[in-house]
Amino acid sequence: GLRRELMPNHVAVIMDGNRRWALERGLPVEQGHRAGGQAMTELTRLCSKWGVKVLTVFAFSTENWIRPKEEVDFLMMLFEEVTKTFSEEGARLNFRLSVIGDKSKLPKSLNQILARAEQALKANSGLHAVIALNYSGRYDILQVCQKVANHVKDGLIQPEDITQSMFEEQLETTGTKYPNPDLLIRTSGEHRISNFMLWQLAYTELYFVEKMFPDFGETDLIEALSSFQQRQRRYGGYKY
Ligand SMILES: CC(C)CCOP(=O)(O)OP(=O)(O)O
Ligand SMILES: [Mg+2]
Repeated sequence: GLRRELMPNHVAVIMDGNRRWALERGLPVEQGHRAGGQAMTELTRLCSKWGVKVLTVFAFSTENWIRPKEEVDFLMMLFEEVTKTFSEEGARLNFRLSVIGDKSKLPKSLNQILARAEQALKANSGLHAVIALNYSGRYDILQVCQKVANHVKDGLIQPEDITQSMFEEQLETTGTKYPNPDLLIRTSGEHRISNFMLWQLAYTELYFVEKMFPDFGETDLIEALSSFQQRQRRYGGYKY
């Protein structure tokens, strides 16, 4: 059984397979994304129940813009709907919310809803949900490089002041108490990182499942958590 003291503090999820889930059932793609949205809302409840502190979900990558316009527009509308539900749920279950990614390309209405939800939940101390929207690991690392280069140019710091911890503090995940995921789950049988949090995933345990994301439920989460608890993380060293 699961041991509370071995729970991962930070779980990251690449929620993949919504479209295939719909196609397998002869449903429109939008139904797959809607089912994925429901699975995500349920996943935040489950992570809170099992004592996970931070849950980061990859909801839209910089590469997803190449999809048909109607699918992208639907997803943007769905993100507004899911954020509103999450915000009500979060008020009840003491959740926090952070959004990471390049928000400048998101619709204004979505940004307003996201900012309102982040603000409403800011003081909460329960599960911290992080939604990655128009995010990519390379974008995150590059935006830190630009900030740091400007600080050097302005004479505020010297190159030797650029340390791992100083760099890490300027990544978009810095707002969370546990910026580096302990466990990454990817659904739908793909074994790729897909330009998710590249710096933060350096020592993360990777866990892949065949199931499409809409079907990922409590038993699947428990299996992922128990797999994590059976692994021995050596961080380059060894115990025996
Ligand atoms: C936007 C993202 C969360 C959607 C994940 O599912 P997907 O549309 O990539 O599904 P497929 O991998 O089956 O195409
Ligand atoms: Mg996919």
